[in-house]
Amino acid sequence: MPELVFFSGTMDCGKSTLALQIEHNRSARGLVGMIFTRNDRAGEGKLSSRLGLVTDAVEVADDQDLYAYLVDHLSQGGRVDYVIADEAQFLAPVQIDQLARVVDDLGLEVYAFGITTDFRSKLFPGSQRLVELADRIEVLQVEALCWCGARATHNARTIGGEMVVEGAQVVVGDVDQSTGEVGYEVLCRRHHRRRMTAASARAAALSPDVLPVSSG
Ligand SMILES: Nc1ncnc2c1ncn2[C@@H]1O[C@H](COP(=O)(O)OP(=O)(O)O)[C@@H](O)[C@H]1O
Ligand SMILES: Cc1cn([C@H]2C[C@H](O)[C@@H](COP(=O)(O)O)O2)c(=O)[nH]c1=O
Repeated sequence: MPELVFFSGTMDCGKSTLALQIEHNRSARGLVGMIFTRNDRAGEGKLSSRLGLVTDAVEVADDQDLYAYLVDHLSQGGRVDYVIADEAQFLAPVQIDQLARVVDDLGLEVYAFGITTDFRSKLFPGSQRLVELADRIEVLQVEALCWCGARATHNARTIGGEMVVEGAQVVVGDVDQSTGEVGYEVLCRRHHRRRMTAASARAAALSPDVLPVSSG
């Protein structure tokens, strides 16, 4: 039975890499995938991994009907054996419903990849709908780590290394952004709650306030 599978995790945990591996393994056996994405860092119509691999994809528009798009494609003689949707957190809930319909009515396997929560640890609407509808939710096996060594479960937005909690839900960006620009850092829940990034932990460790008081 075809399934709607949601591969979820923090930023930088290997989701796009896995999407590209699934695509590679299936196309190596002659299967044809339809690859959707939205707002990939590499630019419009791209699905890219930090390991340097990239492939072309269909850039999903705000009000695009993904089910209708596939039906059109198939009725014009196109072939599709499976569907990949990367950056699925950016899809609208109705587009996730359309992907579920692709599974149920077209009999195609759909692999969706995305982060579950935003920088405030609130569900993205698209991810919420995936949690509600997916046949299976898979958490990626490669653990992204917080600076403290614990498993990273949350995404922090940073400016100059400092965590911020105000701003738009969607701001395309990357981890390891040490400049003043908006960047992201993955943290464990404890340090996300305390708003403690690697930079602020380093600064706190160097602060005279926390140095041991000399008795001499
Ligand atoms: N230089 C590197 N050497 C080995 N692995 C790397 C390197 N850079 C990134 N990675 C791996 O790639 C992962 C990020 O993959 P990517 O698919 O871009 O993540 P996601 O789509 O989840 O944001 C990292 O967690 C790490 O495992
Ligand atoms: C936490 C968070 C992230 N984003 C953006 C930043 C990146 O462009 C993508 C995630 O991509 P990845 O391949 O999983 O690293 O999402 C955002 O817009 N808002 C957020 O709160």
